Amino acid sequence: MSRAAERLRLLITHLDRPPAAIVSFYSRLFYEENGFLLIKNLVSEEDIDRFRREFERICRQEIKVPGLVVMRDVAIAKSEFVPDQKAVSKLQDFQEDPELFRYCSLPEILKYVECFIGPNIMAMHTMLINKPPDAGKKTSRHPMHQDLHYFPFRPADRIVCAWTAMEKVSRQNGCLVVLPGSHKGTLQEHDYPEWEGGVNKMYHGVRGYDPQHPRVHLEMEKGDTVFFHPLLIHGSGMNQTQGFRKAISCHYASGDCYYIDVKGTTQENIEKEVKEIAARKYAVGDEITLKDTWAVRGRLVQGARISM
Ligand SMILES: CCCCCCCCCC(=O)SCCNC(=O)CCNC(=O)[C@H](O)C(C)(C)COP(=O)(O)OP(=O)(O)OC[C@H]1O[C@@H](n2cnc3c(N)ncnc32)[C@H](O)[C@@H]1OP(=O)(O)O
Ligand SMILES: Nc1ncnc2c1ncn2[C@@H]1O[C@H](COP(=O)(O)OP(=O)(O)OP(=O)(O)O)[C@@H](O)[C@H]1O
Ligand SMILES: O=C(O)CCC(=O)C(=O)O
Ligand SMILES: [Fe+2]
Ligand SMILES: [Mg+2]
Repeated sequence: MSRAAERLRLLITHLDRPPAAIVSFYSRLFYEENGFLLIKNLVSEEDIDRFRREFERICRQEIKVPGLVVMRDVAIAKSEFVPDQKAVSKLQDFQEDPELFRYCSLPEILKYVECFIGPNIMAMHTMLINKPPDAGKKTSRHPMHQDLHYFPFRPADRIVCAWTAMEKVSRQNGCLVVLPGSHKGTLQEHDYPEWEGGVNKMYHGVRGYDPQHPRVHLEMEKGDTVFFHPLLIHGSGMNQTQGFRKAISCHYASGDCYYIDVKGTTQENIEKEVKEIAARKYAVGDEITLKDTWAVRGRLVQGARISM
């Protein structure tokens, strides 16, 4: 941290009731310098319990949600499906589930999102992550990556992720791991890591990741929320417990972001995979673009949808 930020932090910790403006200024400065900001106890227990119940209903196949992707861990991908949360490692694209999508419109979340990306807010990508107990092959890990690798829109500074712990997350059950300040770099090349036990579909990692790089483990309590920049290098460790570690997240982009063509960039490899899956799933041909796959998923949650 810079000296200015460190002195502000000391000031705040020494004041009995620090002025809100100073706390806000410090928080924003912390985000600029580190690429993330952790806010404790932001989402209520009641809301999280509702998201959990809805997740369980989806796993039991009591409801069907249009567009929802239900992912299984690669370690059990080829075994028989049982309608239980034990078979689900992640839900993606729950924008058509009103109960889960409430998360993306929570005023306490949007208040922060607006500070980072402005008043026009699109929810672009939604996930509920149910990190399973590791089956012994370390496939529960998420390799170190930058989320921007998946996004064909810009500018990066007008994108932010909100990630809320749905229960206590610790080093034991595979909390987020971040490389502070890495968001100041550029988008790096991503590939599948060469992991012996296998790796989940589309879990690309930054190429040539140096395990010696200083990292921070974000241990969090239920309801704590971290906001992070799409260039921040982050991942999550192995789940060494018997529980399913749950988190809910949304990636937001400003309504006036613009799409880019990823042809000739490091993102070509992910575009190819997304197109292959889209083609299989929706029986569409090569005419579908990466941009289309995002434009149909994006939902306006505040302000105006200008160019997204
Ligand atoms: C668009 C990406 C958005 C990401 C944006 C934000 C940053 C987020 C960073 C990430 O989270 S990156 C990871 C994101 N992951 C994905 O988006 C993967 C989405 N998952 C899927 O689309 C499906 O789960 C998948 C296509 C992989 C499988 O779904 P299916 O309903 O087709 O499953 P099915 O059981 O029929 O299995 C089909 C094949 O996939 C295989 N499979 C299933 N789950 C797998 C898995 N987890 N890993 C690897 N392979 C898997 C399965 O073994 C089988 O192989 P075979 O064809 O050889 O028989
Ligand atoms: N070769 C690699 N490429 C990309 N990411 C990696 C690689 N090796 C490890 N990681 C990631 O680094 C992060 C830390 O995981 P790892 O399991 O090594 O340690 P940990 O569980 O955080 O630490 P510990 O086990 O010591 O408590 C995870 O996000 C993991 O997926
Ligand atoms: O393990 C997690 O919850 C984080 C996963 C992640 O970084 C992602 O899906 O982009
Ligand atoms: Fe990520
Ligand atoms: Mg570990």
